[in-house]
Amino acid sequence: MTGTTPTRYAYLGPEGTFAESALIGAVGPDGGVRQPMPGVPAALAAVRAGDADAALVPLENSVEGSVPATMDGLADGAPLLITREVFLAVSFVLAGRPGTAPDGVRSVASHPHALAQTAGTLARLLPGVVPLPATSTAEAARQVAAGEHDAAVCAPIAAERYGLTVLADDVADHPGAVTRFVLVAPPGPLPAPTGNDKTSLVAVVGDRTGALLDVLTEFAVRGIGLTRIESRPTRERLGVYSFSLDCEGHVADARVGEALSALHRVCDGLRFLGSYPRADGRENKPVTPVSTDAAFGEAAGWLRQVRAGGV
Ligand SMILES: O=C(O)C(=O)C[C@]1(C(=O)O)C=C[C@@H](O)C=C1
Repeated sequence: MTGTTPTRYAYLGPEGTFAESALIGAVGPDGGVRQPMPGVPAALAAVRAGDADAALVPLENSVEGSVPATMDGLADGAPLLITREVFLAVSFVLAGRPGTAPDGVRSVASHPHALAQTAGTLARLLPGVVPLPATSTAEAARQVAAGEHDAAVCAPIAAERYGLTVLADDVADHPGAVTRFVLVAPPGPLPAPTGNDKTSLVAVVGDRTGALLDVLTEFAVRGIGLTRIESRPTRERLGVYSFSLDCEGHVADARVGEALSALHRVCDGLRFLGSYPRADGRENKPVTPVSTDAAFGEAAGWLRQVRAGGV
């Protein structure tokens, strides 16, 4: 965007979601215009339609795993690029309208991911309570404030934002959970390599023996580590899967570029989802001497020479 036009960021709303906290953490409280959306598909659609410049969406959680709406939303439809990853520690409170007695809580609403991360604690604190899915933790808090449910599992900031009282703090079954969000934008210039980057892909493998091994081999032989791999149904028919994966390195790195072009040959489909700085506080594994850009460059020079009749 140009100097005077603020960047429009779509995110999973309403105000008070973890997605909003992650966005504020990433771009600052005054970093552009925040556009709350009713769901991940709507946030991605806003970017595809040009109604937002970027969207911040949850991709995976350290306890509950991947967020299918984001995985599938990036794998299908017009291509989008991940330009950044953002990590946020998530902790949940149980919140109700002022005056609610904890033993009077019969229904608890939240985002399915949040309900899953607190299921054990809720069963212990509120035996027999009915968990109800909401489009986000903050939407659940808003619904409780509106009298639709008795309590919500949400961020402390959402309880405050919707005038709720905290009935129980830290209701997560596994303390220390972290959610990984990604900032996605329309196709355009890639973030410059930093030396500590990740690349995300979706690979559709054929229905043949060893197809996944072929994919993994292209990374292994070039000394590229994977940081995540999981399968999703392609939704064509039972038995056809795509693999969503993140690897170490930037597509501008010779070893990653070569691996991707090899995957383009061996996979039935390959979608590049972006190369962006690694932000989980960890360093990529050192590149082995035979997989550096210099080693690939030297080998390409040698091949040119051989093809020209040299030895
Ligand atoms: O509902 C929210 O507040 C969100 O930002 C979504 C979301 C998720 O999709 O996992 C993000 C973090 C928590 O793990 C729970 C919910």
